[in-house]
Amino acid sequence: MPERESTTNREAVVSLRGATATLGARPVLRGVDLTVRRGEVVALLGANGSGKSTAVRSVIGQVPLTGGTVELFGTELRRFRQWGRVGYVPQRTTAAGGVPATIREVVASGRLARTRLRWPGKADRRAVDRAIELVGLADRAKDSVSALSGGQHQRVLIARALAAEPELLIMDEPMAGVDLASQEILAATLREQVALNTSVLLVLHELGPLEPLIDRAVVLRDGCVTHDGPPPEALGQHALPGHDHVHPHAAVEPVRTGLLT
Ligand SMILES: Nc1ncnc2c1ncn2[C@@H]1O[C@H](COP(=O)(O)OP(=O)(O)OP(=O)(O)O)[C@@H](O)[C@H]1O
Repeated sequence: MPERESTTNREAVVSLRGATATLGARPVLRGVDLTVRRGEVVALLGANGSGKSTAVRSVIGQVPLTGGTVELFGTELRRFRQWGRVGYVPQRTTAAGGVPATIREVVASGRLARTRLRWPGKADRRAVDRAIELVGLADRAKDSVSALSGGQHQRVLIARALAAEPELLIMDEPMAGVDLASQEILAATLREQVALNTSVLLVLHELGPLEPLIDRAVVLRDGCVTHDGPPPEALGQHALPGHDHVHPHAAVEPVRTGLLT
């Protein structure tokens, strides 16, 4: 794969600075800096409870910060209104939600941030069709979402986020509980978005099949950033808390990456 142009000089689409947040009585973010630049794919890694979901939820305003700042596309979060530029796929939800709806209806709801109060036009319908096609559900568009597997649900939620043709895609554990076939489709979908220069922030437990797409990894531990840089190769399939990495060429002691422990 040809190397993509360096993103280091591009403008930040997500900028979290010195973010602190408390859930209940517990400090969950303790001074987090997190930047995603235009066209960059950033993986947010870390053990269970390290604050990954809280960090991305604070980026979209679902968790209020007690300190620090968030900017989206260079605009302070509380002044930011252009939500059509942001696609968000939350962690472990279903697309059904007890409401009888077809795949197309759920995906089309993701377009609303773009259409606002006007009647959807041709371009809107095309964007919805394309999103459904991208996740491999074109032949099932009229099926009810209640009949789908976990992996298919996840694909619908991703299509819903893509229907707005977002410039920034934020996904919280997109591969969790997803069957292998759906994982491959999701990886291909993401590859396509990356080729379109979409910026991506992914919460991941392990890099897995998405590893080749990732430009940078930010690792959280107890609400603090312990690593911000290239995803070390060793983390590939093994980005699990407490994993000891033995470098294949190291003759002596196993190398403890210390990134996730
Ligand atoms: N609503 C809440 N009230 C109180 N504590 C919470 C709440 N939501 C999360 N927490 C706690 O905040 C900490 C960070 O949670 P968060 O979901 O951000 O971590 P995470 O790194 O995404 O973990 P996981 O990989 O398990 O999803 C955890 O200890 C969690 O138990």
